[in-house]
Amino acid sequence: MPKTAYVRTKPHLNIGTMGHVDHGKTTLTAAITKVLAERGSGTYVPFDRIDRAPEEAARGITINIAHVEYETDTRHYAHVDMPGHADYVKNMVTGAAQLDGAILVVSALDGIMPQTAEHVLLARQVGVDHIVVALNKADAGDEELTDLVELEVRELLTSHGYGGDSVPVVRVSGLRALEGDPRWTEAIGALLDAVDTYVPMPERYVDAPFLLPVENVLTITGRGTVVTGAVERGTIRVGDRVEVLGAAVDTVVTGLETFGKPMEEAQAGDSVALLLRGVPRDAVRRGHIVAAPGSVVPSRRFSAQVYVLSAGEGGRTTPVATGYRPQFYIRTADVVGDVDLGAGAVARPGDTVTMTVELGRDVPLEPGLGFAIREGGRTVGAGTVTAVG
Ligand SMILES: Nc1nc2c(ncn2[C@@H]2O[C@H](COP(=O)(O)OP(=O)(O)OP(=O)(O)O)[C@@H](O)[C@H]2O)c(=O)[nH]1
Ligand SMILES: [Mg+2]
Repeated sequence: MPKTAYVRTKPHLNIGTMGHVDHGKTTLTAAITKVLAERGSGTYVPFDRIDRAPEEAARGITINIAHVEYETDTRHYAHVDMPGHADYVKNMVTGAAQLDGAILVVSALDGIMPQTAEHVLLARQVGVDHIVVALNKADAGDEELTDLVELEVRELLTSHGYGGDSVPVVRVSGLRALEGDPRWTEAIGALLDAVDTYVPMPERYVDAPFLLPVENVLTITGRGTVVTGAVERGTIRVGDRVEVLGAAVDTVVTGLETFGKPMEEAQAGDSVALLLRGVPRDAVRRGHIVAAPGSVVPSRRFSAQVYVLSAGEGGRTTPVATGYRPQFYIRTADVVGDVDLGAGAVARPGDTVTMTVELGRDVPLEPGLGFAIREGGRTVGAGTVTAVG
């Protein structure tokens, strides 16, 4: 049966749920799709279809990022549901790198927890400029305690430059909305209105050369290798030539889809799957970049301004010096790098410093690009590229 083509009728934005483990991100995501499906603008995606890897179902937590799509009256959204568990923060960084805005989910019962704060910091670093807060589990929370949690969240956002006083904070219950309780389905509507009005339509660089950071690679039997991700800039059509940086592959795009619907042209901001001609499955992986041929020259060396997280933020307890070799999370890539702070210089937890970095492999870099630094499974720094080479 031929699939219905994607028709671009509304502006498209990428949003997502982030926050501490078990605060209700996946439940809220399911509830949003259910409320909108009842309004006739989307398909209900139940909880167990969002948390769908067997390991995720068994553990009841989100490991990978999951994508769903829906529409409000004014916009089309791709929504990534990100994992909250500390072990999967690297997957959260990948998801956040493509967001135009985020829904920070905070349980009204628990308040700010370690990954609430870590996700806010990472979101800031990877360039998410707008956050809307969902104070979830408001069905079970005491009103006065919830007021305190709200104050605490606004302060956290302010401390990371989000203007916590003006950020919309909406009290919701994903669980009760899923059950169809009218009070809480209305609250989901209020949350979506807040997202529609508070997260502005970002500028899309559709005229720039095409670039897509690879988020996932899959094989479609009989058709070939497919890469997925959000288009960072430019446009792409079926038949266009591309190169895969990291894999040193030149190829042609033979198919283009968004959420299972074929499209003729994808543009900056779209969440897409590209079918690549004659590319073996294991030649491409997350972190590679699909780009217009010759449009980017990857490099290894860059200078950056870096904030070293304090111990209280989950960072290191001891300073770092030249020779330090952590992992750098840049777009969807995860690359080791050697840090040079200059002779004798050290960076203490809580310091902002300039450094040069020599990565273990070439990556497309440009001034202004944000990244996270991690070591032994925790985030220890966050920075911005200031110069390349
Ligand atoms: N009372 C109440 N419980 C909720 C609500 N939302 C979620 N829960 C419960 O909280 C637990 C965690 O919900 P999830 O949606 O899996 O949380 P999550 O944030 O996606 O978790 P990770 O993806 O693993 O980080 C489940 O037992 C839910 O039923 C709510 O609004 N009210
Ligand atoms: Mg989840």
